[in-house]
Amino acid sequence: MASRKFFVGGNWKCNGTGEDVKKIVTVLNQAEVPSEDVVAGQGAAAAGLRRRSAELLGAQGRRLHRRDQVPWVILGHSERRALLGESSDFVADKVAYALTQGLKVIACIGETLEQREAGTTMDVVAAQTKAIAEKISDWTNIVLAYEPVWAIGTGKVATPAQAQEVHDGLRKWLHSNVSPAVAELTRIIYGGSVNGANCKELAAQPDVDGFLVGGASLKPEFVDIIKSATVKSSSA
Ligand SMILES: O=C(CO)COP(=O)(O)O
Repeated sequence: MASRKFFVGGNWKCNGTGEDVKKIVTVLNQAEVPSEDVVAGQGAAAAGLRRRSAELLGAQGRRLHRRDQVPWVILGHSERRALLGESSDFVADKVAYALTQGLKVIACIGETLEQREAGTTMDVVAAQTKAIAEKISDWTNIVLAYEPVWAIGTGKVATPAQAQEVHDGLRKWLHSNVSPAVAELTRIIYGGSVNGANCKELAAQPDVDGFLVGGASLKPEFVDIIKSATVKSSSA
């Protein structure tokens, strides 16, 4: 049984007001959540999530300076790849640089609908992962987030079987191309329209090690998503 600690990230992006952030932080701090890795945040928010279970997260690709003391950063999000033209190579450079600065990285990969329909999903995510693998040697501080572009903010979630298939493929890719240990230990989390209703079935998949949550991370149901970690402990 893999000993990967369940990881849940809340990617607030530019959504929500300061008031919304305060509310969700209060809800999270009052909730009885398992002591898994939980991180949430946005560029300017300095939300005081309880230290036991939470760390702050910088926004997508910003705040790469050590003095900001933001331990986690999301890199390679499809919105930046698409809107700002960030190539896999550029993303990989940022991942490598972030690690040298003592940051931990949630590295996002994922295929578009056209790529899925063309049957190239695994080729696409493998190429995105390869770009990163070529520029780093230590995977300890990396979480890989599989975020199919067609599922982000669309309400169309990957089925548990679709998510499992890609996560399993990525783990096999890491096994063959990086090392068996990295394949076994690296958390591969799923992102794309995760909510309180669909999280448990996804979390039950053997290679789904957590979530990266957009819209639902500003709502009280984020607590249910964090709690879906218990699916793992009860099946261990
Ligand atoms: O982009 C996402 C997380 O990084 C996913 O967003 P949604 O959960 O709103 O689909």
